Amino acid sequence: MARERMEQLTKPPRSLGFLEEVALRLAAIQGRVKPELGRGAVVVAAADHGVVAEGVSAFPQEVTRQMVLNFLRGGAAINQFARVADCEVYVLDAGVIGDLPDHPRLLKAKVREGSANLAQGPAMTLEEAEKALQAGRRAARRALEEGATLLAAGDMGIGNTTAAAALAAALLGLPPEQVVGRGTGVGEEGLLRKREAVRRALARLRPGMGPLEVAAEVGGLELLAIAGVYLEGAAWGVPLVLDGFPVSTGFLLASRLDPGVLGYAFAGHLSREPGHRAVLEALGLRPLLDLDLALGEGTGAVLAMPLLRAVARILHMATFAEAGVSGSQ
Ligand SMILES: Cc1cc2ncn([C@H]3O[C@H](COP(=O)(O)O)[C@@H](O)[C@H]3O)c2cc1C
Ligand SMILES: O=C(O)c1cccnc1
Repeated sequence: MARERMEQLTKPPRSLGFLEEVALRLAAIQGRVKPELGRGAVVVAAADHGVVAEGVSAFPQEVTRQMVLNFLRGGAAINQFARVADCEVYVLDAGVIGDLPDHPRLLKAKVREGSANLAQGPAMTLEEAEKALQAGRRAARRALEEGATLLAAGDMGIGNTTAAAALAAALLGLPPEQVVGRGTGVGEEGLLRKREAVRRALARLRPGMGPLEVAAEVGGLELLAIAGVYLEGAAWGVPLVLDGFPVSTGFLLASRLDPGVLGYAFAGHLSREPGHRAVLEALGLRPLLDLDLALGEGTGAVLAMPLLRAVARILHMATFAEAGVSGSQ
């Protein structure tokens, strides 16, 4: 019915391009011809990474915890964008090193103080991976119970573009060169160290390992939590908005655990991180925005929320008959 209405709206056929497809998907997800999107929520999942010992980030490890404090005070990019996007920011501690204060929007679910170094051995146990996944599910449930109608995940974890590269390479069967990028801005040598760390992690994988086992091996407590956020969001039937490379890789993991999540997903943007394109292509998702962002935190996803709200309004336009406008000859 939404498709039929789309053909009768007061505009030349297909003049809203890709947005028409997005509008129809929103209608399908909500099961109504005229979709409605209200408030959004972003769950910024944070954790530390033992792989920083390999010299894979341009920034020191303590920035993870410091940025979590910044999120709670409202000083980060995600806070500023969320304000204009009518989006609530929740922060999930899935494995940050160090103590964090109590805060109404901080969900404390520290599985362990950072993952182990994925270049040297398993990043975490299967049990820890399961716990991080469940922490993400709980965080999403909280956001949805509090009224979110659009759900995104964000990431914070110094070293996580290395973990995401390892996970994306493992799940997609790609070589490190195709998924490793500069992250926070490492130089040529840092890039080589990242590739080597990923190569060593991939060398430990064995045929027949399931997606959760692979994720435990190559790591990222917040990547597991992000997968959990999206699994829960899909179970609630809300549109899911993806962010950049780490977040989309977490979603890729979710899609391997339950392919049903794919029907709810929208790619908020295309990141500058090279592996992001490979992940979105594998997911069959076209990004809404392409702005050369390479930040994470959920910023690209939250920027796409107002656009998605506008897209939902397309099906509220008048038809030619309703408006008394002449159709094509
Ligand atoms: C101040 C600051 C704020 C950030 N917000 C997100 N990230 C992003 O950068 C990190 C990943 O890059 P890499 O793998 O190179 O460490 C993650 O924490 C990610 O969320 C940040 C990074 C920094 C430095
Ligand atoms: O693609 C992203 O979201 C990204 C890129 C660089 C660093 N952190 C995140």
